[in-house]
Amino acid sequence: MGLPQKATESLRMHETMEMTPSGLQENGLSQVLTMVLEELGLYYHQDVNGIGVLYNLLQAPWLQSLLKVHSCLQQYIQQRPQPVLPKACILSNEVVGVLRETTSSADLRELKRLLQGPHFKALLSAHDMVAQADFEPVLPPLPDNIPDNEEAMRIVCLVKNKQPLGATIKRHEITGDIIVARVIHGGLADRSGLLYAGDKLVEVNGVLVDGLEPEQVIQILARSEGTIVFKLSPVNDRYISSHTMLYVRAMADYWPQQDPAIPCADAGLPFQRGEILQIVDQNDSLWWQARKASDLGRCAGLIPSNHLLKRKQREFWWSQPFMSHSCIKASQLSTIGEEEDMKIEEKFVEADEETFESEELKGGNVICKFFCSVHRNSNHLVQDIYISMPQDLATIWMQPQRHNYRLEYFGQEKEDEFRDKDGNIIAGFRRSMRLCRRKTLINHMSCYSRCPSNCYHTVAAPYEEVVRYQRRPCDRHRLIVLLGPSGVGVNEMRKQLIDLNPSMFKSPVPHTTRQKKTYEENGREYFFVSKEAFESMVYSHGFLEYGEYNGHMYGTSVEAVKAVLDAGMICIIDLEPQCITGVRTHELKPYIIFIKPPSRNCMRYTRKNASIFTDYYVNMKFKEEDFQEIEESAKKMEVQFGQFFDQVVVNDNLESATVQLMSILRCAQDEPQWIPASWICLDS
Ligand SMILES: Nc1ncnc2c1ncn2[C@@H]1O[C@H](COP(=O)(O)OP(=O)(O)OP(=O)(O)O)[C@@H](O)[C@H]1O
Repeated sequence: MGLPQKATESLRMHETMEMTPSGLQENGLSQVLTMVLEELGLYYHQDVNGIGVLYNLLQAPWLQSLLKVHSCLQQYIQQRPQPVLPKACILSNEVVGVLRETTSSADLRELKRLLQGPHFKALLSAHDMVAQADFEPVLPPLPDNIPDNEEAMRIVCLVKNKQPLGATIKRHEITGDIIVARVIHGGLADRSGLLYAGDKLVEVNGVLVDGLEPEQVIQILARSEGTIVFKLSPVNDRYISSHTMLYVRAMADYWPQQDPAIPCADAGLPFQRGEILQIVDQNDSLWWQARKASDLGRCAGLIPSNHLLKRKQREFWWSQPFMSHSCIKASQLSTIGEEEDMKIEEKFVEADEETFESEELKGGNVICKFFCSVHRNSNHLVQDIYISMPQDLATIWMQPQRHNYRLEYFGQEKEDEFRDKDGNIIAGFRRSMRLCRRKTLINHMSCYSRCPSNCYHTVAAPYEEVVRYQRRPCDRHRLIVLLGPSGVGVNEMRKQLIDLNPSMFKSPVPHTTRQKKTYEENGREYFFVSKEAFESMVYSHGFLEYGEYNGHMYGTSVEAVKAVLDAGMICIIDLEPQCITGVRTHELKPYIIFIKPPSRNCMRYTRKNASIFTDYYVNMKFKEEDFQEIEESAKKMEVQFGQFFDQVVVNDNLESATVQLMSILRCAQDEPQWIPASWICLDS
């Protein structure tokens, strides 16, 4: 006889049960089902007809249990818990009062403690709110004498918490009504969705505002505690903001508390140059609403619109004492006066005999001693001595100048060479090139002509639109630009990086018009080009930076930078800050790092054995004036160019600063960064 239909199904059921997670079998229902299956299993071996099986099945106590469980569950599902009392809190207080009077037993004491516990009280209070369906705030009753047009009124009740209301009011220029001037994005009023710019205030907390000054209304608001009730005449044409999110980099500082023109200083958002702002509202042509990208959780604040901030920049009124008109300066780089600020003083151009004798010269030692002895023996009668040495040594040329002596090195470069671990010469660290950068008044034509359409605007515009950019592995690396005041250690840090990983980091080979020396190779120390070829590169905007030193031209070409990038390496250059705008192009996508000096004490300590690189001396110890100059120069750079800095590294301890720089470089190349939106537009 074949297996009965039921038995087959029960077998199938059994398989299903076994495959259920063990956790299921722990609850009561699973146990009952297990019993069902066991029972059915008995019939499997019996020769019975279907009716017998069904009879036994329905009689079985386990099925009864199952049905009971089912009906209990059904009852539970239909039953919604109801509050037992409407006012449990009052009852609880009464019970506590009674308990106080009774002689206390341990049980009564415990009951009293439970009823007085804050959590229990909160639970009872929540219970009562549910019992009384007390979910809505109680609004004041509507006045009896409602005029005909009163349906246009809206009563708004806001619960005041520690946050500001997030709305400003003003007097309407024509009607004289007090109206909601603006609702701050993300603030309390905005989140309520009940107040709109343009709504006319009729009453605040029952006080008629007609005839009051806006300041008096503010005082009423400030005094009120708990809830604030506004009676408003709603604006007819409510402006629906599209809330287009726009991110910008602030190119200037802004301090609302110092701005007499801001409609509400407390609602202003202070920001500093370089900070990324999210513009959330541009409806007002003068005052936008923005948040800082670093703090998007906060409600927005007022900032001057692009147009207004430009006007303010022109007016200068809000500048900080130290930063006087710094923002305007940044936009007028081509004026000689501004360049004066950033020019490095040439303190040692002229020096007297004592100075020469006291300086310790390394590398040029022999030559200098020789020079000094000539100088002394000649008893100051020497008019003009020219000492020519073999080309790979040094040459000194001396000339009396107003009782002082001028010293120039022509052949010092060999000692300044920087070699990698394998002894290969690394370009970009040569003395002439560095002195040229320092001495030459940078020709800003190079900067502006490299990006004629947008450079000036980028500098002059108070906000620069930015987007998040993530470099793809197949893209070129971003150009790394280090800048800082002379002597802070820009070259030292650049060297450290290349030393750490010469196959990854490289500086471009500069161009020069000077004669190649016997030990030099074209394309290794420099690209040696004719004056005409150099000038032609200048006119075709081929240089990121160029200048003149000792009658020769030196420059860092765009092509040399691209050659490093095209080789898949990370190109590191150090640049005079005046040239930043020229380097900020979509093809180079530079990441700009400012190397900042540490505190004066830290500089004294860390630079104890270091030597400064000056125009006329090699290996000269840092003096107090040098530290002061580094500090002052750094401050000026931050003020004038801080908006372009992607990162700032304080060069205190060389090792830790280099490690920090390394990790910044990794982030710059591999993690999303804010870059000018125009760089992406041009890419696509
Ligand atoms: N963190 C540091 N601790 C100690 N010495 C340092 C540190 N950073 C730099 N130096 C030393 O300070 C001196 C000046 O550094 P460096 O030549 O790199 O200056 P720079 O910023 O490139 O300026 P310049 O281009 O005018 O030479 C060097 O002798 C360098 O070794």
